[in-house]
Amino acid sequence: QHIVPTLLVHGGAGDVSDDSIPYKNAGVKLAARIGYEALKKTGNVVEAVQQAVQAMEENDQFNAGYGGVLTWEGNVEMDAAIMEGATLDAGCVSLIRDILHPIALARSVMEKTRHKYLAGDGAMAFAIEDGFEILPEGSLVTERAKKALEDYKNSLNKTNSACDDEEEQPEIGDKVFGSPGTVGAVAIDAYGNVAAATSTGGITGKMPGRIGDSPILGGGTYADNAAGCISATGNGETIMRYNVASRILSLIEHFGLTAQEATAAVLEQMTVRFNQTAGVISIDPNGNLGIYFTSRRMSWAYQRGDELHYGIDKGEDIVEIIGEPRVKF
Ligand SMILES: NC(=O)C[C@H](N)C(=O)O
Repeated sequence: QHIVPTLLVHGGAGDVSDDSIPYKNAGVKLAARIGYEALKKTGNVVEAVQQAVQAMEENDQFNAGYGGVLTWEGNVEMDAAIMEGATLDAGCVSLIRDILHPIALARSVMEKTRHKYLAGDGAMAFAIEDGFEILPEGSLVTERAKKALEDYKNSLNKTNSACDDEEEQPEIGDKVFGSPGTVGAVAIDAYGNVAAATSTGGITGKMPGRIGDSPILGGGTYADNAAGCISATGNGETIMRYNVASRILSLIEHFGLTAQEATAAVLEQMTVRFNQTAGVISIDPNGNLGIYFTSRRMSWAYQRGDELHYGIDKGEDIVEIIGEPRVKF
């Protein structure tokens, strides 16, 4: 089967407010275009997913890099992972502070260390050694993120409950958790090489030191040329325990499901089992795309040739033609 190179991104699953829809749509469309251009220019799926994610890390509309949500103490503490499907090579980072592009640091871990996962002080020391710019403390904190933390704390005071009972926790992205916006990208080239990348600030009001699913291989991120590539978003505590990425890829690899069928099946099962929603983007080895979410909304976009598709509500698929309009004879 002929595979058409594709770059697909998401900008977070959850209860995106109506007024932020235009900004989310603009952000994911730009990221898909930047990633696709990188794929065309370099032919490298890893570079493509990194570039796409970086475009969203520097956009304050998303919960990654600048604009990441805050810990209980008011800091941005980030996780990211990148994975290459041809070699199963990967780089993961956690507890990253004051760096605009944690996904670039994850790539450096993959390519420049003999390890696959660095966290905390050691990861920050490696970042400095590798020449990353360490921003002045608090540079990534936005007013919106501060307000989300304040709302979260107020809502806990009101209900006088720290929501220890998992069943009681509201869907991630509900008002108390701030705006959704973990970001991710997956890509495939004409030869079936795939890659995945995910970057996040986690969840509003998290304990310092908390790590979500995004940097967990087989949880929120995975890529294998034999099975496909995945980036997930939603409640990390749930996604990591359900091994969402590896379950989806095993349905594709061993049971012959398409990316969409496998993604939908696993997310529906997860949502029933845990009463928590999530969203996933995926590509199977034949180049079929999976875009599915059990949350109310998830912003996504992909470019394939000159077609740019995007959406945020269920069933939505808007298409724009990129570049010169095609002339019909
Ligand atoms: N909004 C998200 O997708 C959060 C992310 N999955 C985490 O739990 O860290």
